[in-house]
Amino acid sequence: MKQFEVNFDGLVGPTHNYAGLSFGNVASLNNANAKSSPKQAAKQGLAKAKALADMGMVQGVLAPQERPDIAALRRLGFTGSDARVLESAAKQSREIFLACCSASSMWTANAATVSPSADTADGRVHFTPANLTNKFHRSLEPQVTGNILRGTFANEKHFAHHQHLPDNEHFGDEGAANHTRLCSNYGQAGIELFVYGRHAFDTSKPAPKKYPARQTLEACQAVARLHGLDDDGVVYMQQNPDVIDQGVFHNDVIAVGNQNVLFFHEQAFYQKDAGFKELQAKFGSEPLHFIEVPTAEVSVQDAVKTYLFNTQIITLPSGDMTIIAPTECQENEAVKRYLDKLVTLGTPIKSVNFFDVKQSMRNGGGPACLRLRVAMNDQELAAVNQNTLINDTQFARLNAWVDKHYRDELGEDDLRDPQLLIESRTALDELTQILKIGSVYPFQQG
Ligand SMILES: NCCC[C@H](NC(=O)CCC(=O)O)C(=O)O
Repeated sequence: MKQFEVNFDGLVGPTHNYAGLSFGNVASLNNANAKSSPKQAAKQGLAKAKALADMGMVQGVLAPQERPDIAALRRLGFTGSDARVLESAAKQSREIFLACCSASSMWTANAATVSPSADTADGRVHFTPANLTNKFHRSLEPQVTGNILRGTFANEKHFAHHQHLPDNEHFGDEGAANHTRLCSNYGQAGIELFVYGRHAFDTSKPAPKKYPARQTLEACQAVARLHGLDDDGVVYMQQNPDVIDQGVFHNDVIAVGNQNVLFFHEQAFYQKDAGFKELQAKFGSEPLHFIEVPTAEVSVQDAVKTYLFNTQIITLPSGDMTIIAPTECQENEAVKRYLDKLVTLGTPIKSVNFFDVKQSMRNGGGPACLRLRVAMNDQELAAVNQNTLINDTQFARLNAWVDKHYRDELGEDDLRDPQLLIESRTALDELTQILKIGSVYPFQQG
């Protein structure tokens, strides 16, 4: 049986914008109110997905959410026609309005936690959408995310879909951004590393002081239970609270893994020695590559600024690993120096590829945020909705779809324009036909 790691990148939606919504996410706060370019953002995303497909990787896409979220605004008491809902929300409560316009579903690393069939008790691939409770704008995502995942992985024999965890800070769950799977081979049972920011029930345990810890240990444990993971295949580690306070709002801003490699910053984890010992013991006799980047070579600030660790490490068909990094890493002297050295260290990582994903970086998301990893065997891959996979035809269709529907530039005032809502819904309706994922959006459900 063949095995793959398939990366599902989030398509950027037609109302891509910067609202400065994520307290604790430095880039998001710094770029509030800047004008965005939905067309360029969507094309940057598609170009990255296509480049990975051209490297021989299996690459898919996940549909974006409908924004502005009229249904959420109605739930909050705004009434009348859609145009009236937009107008009164924008006028009466700018913050609520902007949150309901957020582009944040493009970061599919936060869409869900995924456990491949080799790790689960019933031999199916398990998905739990992240509840994203810590940020109001993100908490609007899980329901539609679940619909999109069901439309993309539409086969009960191979895929199990769970409801997101209870919407409460005790079970704050940010999905795959805090979850790393280590394995010798994608198709063999691996070790699932869950990283949390705080304990929900035991407040005597360390926690960040300035910025929020979005993920709890209790949420990680619930997901592991739902997915039927064996205790011998799971490790929980705490994120260093001090780096959360320096802007590391998800673990994937400071660590990334692939197969037998864990690449991380010296300050990433709390009590790392014990955690790594457990990882190695559960992994077995084959040694893991723990690639630690010292603070003396790359500061936490530089890591956050350049997203050195929000890179993708992928295994190419040749068996070598390469890093997919944002161009910001090339432009920072210390980070560039480190990457030049890294490929000579004799680890499985042999090369670095740089991509321009600035439209995502400005909201605090690098290449790794843009993708949800799903390890599958060939039978499972055949059961995936094939229209969601990128090949030359689908790439061309999606690019043409963006050209037809997306605006070149978007500012805050445009978001309340009822014409933009009509344009976006027309675009998304057409997208569900291109991807054949069914009626996933509230506006399609009448
Ligand atoms: N994995 C990357 C997630 C980035 C995301 N940014 C945002 O939601 C910012 C949106 C804005 O500011 O408009 C977040 O912080 O959860």
